[in-house]
Amino acid sequence: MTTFGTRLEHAFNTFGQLCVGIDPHPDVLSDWGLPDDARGLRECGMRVVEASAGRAGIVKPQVACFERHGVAGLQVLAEVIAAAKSAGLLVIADAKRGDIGSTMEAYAEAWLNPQRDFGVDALTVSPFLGFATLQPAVQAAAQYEAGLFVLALTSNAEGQQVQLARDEDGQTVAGRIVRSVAASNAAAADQGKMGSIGLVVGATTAHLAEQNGIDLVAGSPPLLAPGYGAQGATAQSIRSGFGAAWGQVLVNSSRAILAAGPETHGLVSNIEQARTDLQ
Ligand SMILES: O=c1ccn([C@@H]2O[C@H](COP(=O)(O)O)[C@@H](O)[C@H]2O)c(=O)[nH]1
Repeated sequence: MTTFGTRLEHAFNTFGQLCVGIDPHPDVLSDWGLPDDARGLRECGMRVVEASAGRAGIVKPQVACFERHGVAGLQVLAEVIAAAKSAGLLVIADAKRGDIGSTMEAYAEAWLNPQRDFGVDALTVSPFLGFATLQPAVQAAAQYEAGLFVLALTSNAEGQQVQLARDEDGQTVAGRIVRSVAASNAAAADQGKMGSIGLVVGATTAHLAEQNGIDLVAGSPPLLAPGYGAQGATAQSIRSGFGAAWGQVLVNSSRAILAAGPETHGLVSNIEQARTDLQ
């Protein structure tokens, strides 16, 4: 095994900077002619995995879409994660977990230990209970050679009220999170490698980083950027929004790819188009 940062760099070099979102919303299932139940979830998830394998390096299941179906949905999530891993895809679970340290330890074990049902390559986490509460997850990421993506500057406009709030020193909340992540990646950055502790920075909001004096390059964190396609960001706006940090960016697209419908050729065509646009 190698660190998550190294595996991600390899995926970038092989397949480019696209992450295919697996978001089986009720509308998607209905458009695909599938039932809004565990069978529909499985069919949708497996088709996205099949279309992504060998064409994209990374997939991101949205955990909420599976959780919505209770135990049966979570069973399907475990199956989709296993299928994606077997197909050679890196899997990022978008669960946005965050809690006090002792509970965070349990979340980290559930999502980052590869022996567990939901063991994935990386997990999205929330630092809004204090960055230090994520320490057990940072430790688990090192132990299991997994990664984290820490919410910093999310793609939704409402996030800015919290994330761009300034403290008495004039520092933004997002800026403090970004600096804490850079410090967590110091060892990898010293070796010129991509870190395993990343950030979530919206494709729609990336331009706000530079405007607010937030340095996304320091520490070489991978930057998970949702917001491409369905939320309005374009390949051009993302490149210009991230500027010098573009090489670290993993662009997620969920609904825009799934809009192809259930046929493999349509999904493949949308994945390849997104890859080309992002080159
Ligand atoms: O800031 C964030 C963090 C996570 N997301 C998630 O990404 C996908 C986006 O889906 P699209 O259909 O491509 O808009 C979805 O799972 C969100 O929960 C985000 O959008 N913004």
